[in-house]
Amino acid sequence: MQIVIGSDHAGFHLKQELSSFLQQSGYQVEDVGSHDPAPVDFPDIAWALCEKVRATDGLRGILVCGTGVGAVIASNKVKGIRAAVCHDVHSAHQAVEHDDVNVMCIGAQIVGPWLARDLIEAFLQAEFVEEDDFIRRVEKLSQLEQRN
Ligand SMILES: O=C(CO)[C@H](O)[C@H](O)[C@H](O)COP(=O)(O)O
Repeated sequence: MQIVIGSDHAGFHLKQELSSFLQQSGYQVEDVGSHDPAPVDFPDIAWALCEKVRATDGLRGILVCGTGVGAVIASNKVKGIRAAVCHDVHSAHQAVEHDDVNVMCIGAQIVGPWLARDLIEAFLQAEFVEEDDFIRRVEKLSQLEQRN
Protein backbone atom coordinates (compact mmCIF):
# COMPACT_ATOMS: atom_id res chain seq x y z
CA MET A 1 0.00 0.00 0.00
CA GLN A 2 1.25 3.47 -0.91
CA ILE A 3 1.06 6.35 1.60
CA VAL A 4 1.87 10.06 1.42
CA ILE A 5 3.24 11.66 4.56
CA GLY A 6 4.13 15.23 5.48
CA SER A 7 4.67 17.63 8.36
CA ASP A 8 5.59 21.16 9.30
CA HIS A 9 8.53 21.87 11.62
CA ALA A 10 6.49 21.05 14.74
CA GLY A 11 5.63 17.62 13.37
CA PHE A 12 8.96 16.90 11.72
CA HIS A 13 10.47 14.48 14.27
CA LEU A 14 7.25 12.47 14.70
CA LYS A 15 6.79 12.37 10.92
CA GLN A 16 10.32 10.96 10.48
CA GLU A 17 9.61 8.30 13.06
CA LEU A 18 6.24 7.36 11.55
CA SER A 19 7.73 7.26 8.08
CA SER A 20 10.37 4.72 9.20
CA PHE A 21 7.74 2.69 11.03
CA LEU A 22 5.53 2.58 7.94
CA GLN A 23 8.41 1.54 5.68
CA GLN A 24 9.41 -1.21 8.10
CA SER A 25 5.77 -2.35 8.06
CA GLY A 26 5.90 -2.71 4.27
CA TYR A 27 4.23 0.52 3.14
CA GLN A 28 5.59 2.49 0.22
CA VAL A 29 5.98 5.98 1.68
CA GLU A 30 6.18 9.22 -0.28
CA ASP A 31 7.41 12.10 1.92
CA VAL A 32 6.36 15.57 0.70
CA GLY A 33 8.42 17.27 3.43
CA SER A 34 9.28 19.08 5.49
CA HIS A 35 12.73 17.50 5.09
CA ASP A 36 14.37 19.29 8.03
CA PRO A 37 13.17 20.96 11.25
CA ALA A 38 13.43 24.53 9.89
CA PRO A 39 10.20 26.54 10.24
CA VAL A 40 7.73 26.01 7.41
CA ASP A 41 4.07 26.97 6.95
CA PHE A 42 1.68 24.04 7.37
CA PRO A 43 -0.71 25.19 4.57
CA ASP A 44 2.14 24.73 2.04
CA ILE A 45 2.82 21.17 3.16
CA ALA A 46 -0.91 20.41 3.36
CA TRP A 47 -1.33 21.49 -0.26
CA ALA A 48 1.62 19.38 -1.44
CA LEU A 49 0.22 16.32 0.32
CA CYS A 50 -3.47 16.81 -0.54
CA GLU A 51 -2.74 17.42 -4.21
CA LYS A 52 -1.21 13.96 -4.38
CA VAL A 53 -3.93 12.27 -2.33
CA ARG A 54 -6.78 13.58 -4.45
CA ALA A 55 -4.99 12.68 -7.69
CA THR A 56 -4.90 8.94 -6.97
CA ASP A 57 -7.95 6.88 -6.08
CA GLY A 58 -7.57 5.13 -2.74
CA LEU A 59 -4.37 6.94 -1.77
CA ARG A 60 -4.23 8.10 1.86
CA GLY A 61 -2.22 10.82 3.54
CA ILE A 62 -0.85 11.42 7.01
CA LEU A 63 -0.09 15.00 7.98
CA VAL A 64 1.60 16.01 11.23
CA CYS A 65 1.78 19.49 12.73
CA GLY A 66 2.01 20.70 16.33
CA THR A 67 -1.62 20.17 17.27
CA GLY A 68 -3.13 18.65 14.11
CA VAL A 69 -5.45 21.67 13.97
CA GLY A 70 -3.72 23.71 11.29
CA ALA A 71 -3.16 20.55 9.24
CA VAL A 72 -6.84 19.58 9.31
CA ILE A 73 -8.10 23.09 8.54
CA ALA A 74 -5.78 23.41 5.55
CA SER A 75 -6.47 19.91 4.22
CA ASN A 76 -10.23 20.28 4.36
CA LYS A 77 -9.98 23.37 2.14
CA VAL A 78 -8.64 21.22 -0.70
CA LYS A 79 -11.37 19.87 -2.98
CA GLY A 80 -11.65 16.10 -2.80
CA ILE A 81 -10.06 15.87 0.64
CA ARG A 82 -11.83 14.62 3.74
CA ALA A 83 -9.42 15.15 6.62
CA ALA A 84 -9.74 14.36 10.31
CA VAL A 85 -7.54 15.07 13.27
CA CYS A 86 -7.49 11.83 15.26
CA HIS A 87 -5.97 11.43 18.67
CA ASP A 88 -7.88 8.31 19.67
CA VAL A 89 -7.96 4.94 17.95
CA HIS A 90 -11.76 4.75 17.64
CA SER A 91 -11.92 7.99 15.64
CA ALA A 92 -8.95 6.91 13.55
CA HIS A 93 -10.78 3.90 12.11
CA GLN A 94 -14.34 5.23 12.21
CA ALA A 95 -13.24 8.31 10.25
CA VAL A 96 -12.56 5.97 7.32
CA GLU A 97 -15.41 3.50 7.92
CA HIS A 98 -18.15 6.14 8.10
CA ASP A 99 -16.70 9.28 6.51
CA ASP A 100 -14.24 7.91 3.94
CA VAL A 101 -11.51 10.14 5.36
CA ASN A 102 -8.44 10.21 3.13
CA VAL A 103 -6.09 12.41 5.19
CA MET A 104 -5.42 11.84 8.87
CA CYS A 105 -3.86 14.69 10.85
CA ILE A 106 -1.91 14.22 14.05
CA GLY A 107 -0.57 16.70 16.59
CA ALA A 108 3.00 15.89 17.58
CA GLN A 109 2.63 18.09 20.67
CA ILE A 110 -0.48 16.14 21.71
CA VAL A 111 0.30 12.44 21.21
CA GLY A 112 3.44 10.40 21.74
CA PRO A 113 5.05 8.16 19.12
CA TRP A 114 3.51 4.91 20.39
CA LEU A 115 -0.05 6.19 20.30
CA ALA A 116 0.69 7.77 16.92
CA ARG A 117 1.70 4.33 15.58
CA ASP A 118 -1.59 2.85 16.80
CA LEU A 119 -3.50 5.75 15.25
CA ILE A 120 -1.96 5.35 11.81
CA GLU A 121 -2.38 1.57 11.89
CA ALA A 122 -6.09 1.98 12.74
CA PHE A 123 -6.46 4.58 9.98
CA LEU A 124 -4.63 2.60 7.31
CA GLN A 125 -6.27 -0.74 8.05
CA ALA A 126 -9.80 0.67 8.01
CA GLU A 127 -12.04 0.52 4.92
CA PHE A 128 -15.07 2.61 4.01
CA VAL A 129 -18.29 0.76 4.82
CA GLU A 130 -20.48 1.10 1.74
CA GLU A 131 -23.81 1.50 3.49
CA ASP A 132 -26.46 3.80 2.02
CA ASP A 133 -26.35 6.25 4.94
CA PHE A 134 -22.58 6.62 4.79
CA ILE A 135 -22.51 6.91 1.00
CA ARG A 136 -25.23 9.61 1.06
CA ARG A 137 -23.43 11.62 3.74
CA VAL A 138 -20.10 11.49 1.92
CA GLU A 139 -21.87 12.62 -1.27
CA LYS A 140 -23.33 15.52 0.69
CA LEU A 141 -19.82 16.45 1.82
CA SER A 142 -18.81 16.70 -1.85
CA GLN A 143 -21.90 18.80 -2.55
CA LEU A 144 -20.86 21.24 0.18
CA GLU A 145 -17.64 21.87 -1.78
CA GLN A 146 -19.73 23.01 -4.78
CA ARG A 147 -21.79 25.50 -2.73
CA ASN A 148 -18.88 27.89 -2.11
O1 LIG B 1 -0.01 23.20 15.34
C1 LIG B 1 0.19 23.97 14.43
C2 LIG B 1 -0.92 24.67 13.77
O2 LIG B 1 -2.17 24.26 14.28
C3 LIG B 1 1.57 24.26 13.93
O3 LIG B 1 2.26 23.05 13.81
C4 LIG B 1 2.43 25.11 14.84
O4 LIG B 1 2.87 24.33 15.93
C5 LIG B 1 1.78 26.32 15.42
O5 LIG B 1 1.19 27.10 14.44
C6 LIG B 1 2.85 27.15 16.20
O6 LIG B 1 3.77 27.70 15.32
P1 LIG B 1 5.31 27.88 15.67
O7 LIG B 1 5.88 28.57 14.46
O8 LIG B 1 5.89 26.53 15.85
O9 LIG B 1 5.38 28.70 16.91
